[in-house]
Amino acid sequence: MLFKVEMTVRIPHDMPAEVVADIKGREKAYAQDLQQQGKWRHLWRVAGSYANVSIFDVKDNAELQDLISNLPLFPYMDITVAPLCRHPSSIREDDR
Ligand SMILES: O=C(O)C[C@H]1C=CC(=O)O1
Repeated sequence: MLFKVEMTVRIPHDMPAEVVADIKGREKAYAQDLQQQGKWRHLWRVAGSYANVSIFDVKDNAELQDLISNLPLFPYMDITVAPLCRHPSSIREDDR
């Protein structure tokens, strides 16, 4: 199942820099592992903001919830999710 996930990062301004760096380091490793697995299919920065638009390819809603809630930045992000389905005009055979 494909989902569009939009994440806006809101790190508290008073969080110590070394704590922020640690969280961001773990977030990057986690995000790159999920991309390697094919579960985080697209990851795009939204220009001019500390936000991303992502496409996840997961088994079901429960897997998406599990993956997202384990993001190290999860406590510091506003997240919206929208389910996707194949567009009838799509030429991409792997979109389903
Ligand atoms: O920077 C972000 O958009 C937040 C988050 C998503 C992937 C990642 O490495 O950090």
